[in-house]
Amino acid sequence: MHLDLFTLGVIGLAVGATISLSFTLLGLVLRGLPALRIWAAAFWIITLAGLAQGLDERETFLSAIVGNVLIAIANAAMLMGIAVHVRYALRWRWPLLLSGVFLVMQVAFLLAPPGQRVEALAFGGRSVVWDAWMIWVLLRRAPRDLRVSCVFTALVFGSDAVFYAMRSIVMVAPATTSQVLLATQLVTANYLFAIFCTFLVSTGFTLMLAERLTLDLRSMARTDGLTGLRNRNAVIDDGRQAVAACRAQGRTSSVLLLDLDRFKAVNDSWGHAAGDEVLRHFVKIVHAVQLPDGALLGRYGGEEFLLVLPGIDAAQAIVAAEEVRSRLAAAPAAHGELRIAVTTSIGVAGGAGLDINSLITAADAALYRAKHHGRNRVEWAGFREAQTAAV
Ligand SMILES: Nc1nc2c(ncn2[C@@H]2O[C@H](COP(=O)(O)OP(=O)(O)OP(=O)(O)O)[C@@H](O)[C@H]2O)c(=O)[nH]1
Repeated sequence: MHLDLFTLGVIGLAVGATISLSFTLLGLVLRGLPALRIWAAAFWIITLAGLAQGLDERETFLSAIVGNVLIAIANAAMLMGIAVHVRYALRWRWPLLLSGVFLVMQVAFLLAPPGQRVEALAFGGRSVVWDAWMIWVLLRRAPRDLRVSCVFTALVFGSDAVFYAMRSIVMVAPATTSQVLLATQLVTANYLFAIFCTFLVSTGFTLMLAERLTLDLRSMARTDGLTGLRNRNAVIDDGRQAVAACRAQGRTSSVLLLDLDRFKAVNDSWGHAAGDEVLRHFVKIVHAVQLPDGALLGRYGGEEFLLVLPGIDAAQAIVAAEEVRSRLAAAPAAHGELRIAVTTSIGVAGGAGLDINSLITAADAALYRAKHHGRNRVEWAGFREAQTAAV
């Protein structure tokens, strides 16, 4: 099949419209992903740009100005979509400023054509600048957890930059300017590469969305919605690993089970919203205490919290527990005008050679004693108690 420019233009238009439509439909299904909407808009704009340039092969106003302005806006939108996606605070004004610079250059070229070489260099340089900016955001500003998809997308923009840099070099070479056939082949290669690259960019963006969704879902599955702490499974899982690592080095670890006292009465007297506020207040109090490095706090149950202190012995853990207890007793929770006094009972267990389950069981027994002995107090599991829990 002979690939004339008209055929290539139609294929490019079909591919662009299909990708734009699929991103738009994806945006209708996957709500809450602003980058997806921005990318969908970018693909529509770039498809329109291809149409404008395809309709105007003689490079007059429609192709030179409208087409190039649309390409610049699409590049700016892709860049902003990437920044939004990786949560890098980039302001619209910078990409739009760069688009404005390219527009001025394009108008100048239309009014006073600078010759094929300068135009080729400017065209290639423009693509390389956008690509470099996107690669920088993808590789330097993306969180580690999004690395796979961001590296893939950066590689796609990297190949785009290499293609346009090489295209510019070939275009300015004296051999090219004198050979009509080679120049035509370059235009064909440009079309094919642009189609291929648009497809790969859309694949990269799709991977980025999939990686972001997976990451968010994983994080939600591990997080307690009310307090933002690790939930029960997450704190036990992370605690298990941290305690096992200390155990392997023969180091001791401790856990604290902290339970708010007479919390049901708070709900009954002031309502559930006040109870929620008290729970958040309690978390703030624990965070205000200078906890040892590696401390892991999680919500163990309704008004019960688990604090794992890897590498920390029982004596140090009791000091931390006492500080939490006394700070909370001295600082009532605020709920509107209300000041709600609240206390906590804490069970502490520590020891080398114990796994997380044994430590929690021993701390639970100590917590039971703290409740039984009047609440608002710290009790610890003796060595024998902790050893018994381990059996
Ligand atoms: N507001 C609010 N209340 C909760 C939440 N989760 C559990 N609760 C409440 O916490 C209360 C726990 O009550 P109990 O188990 O009787 O314990 P308590 O009243 O603190 O008594 P002691 O532990 O014996 O001092 C129940 O009323 C639960 O409804 C929550 O997320 N928000």
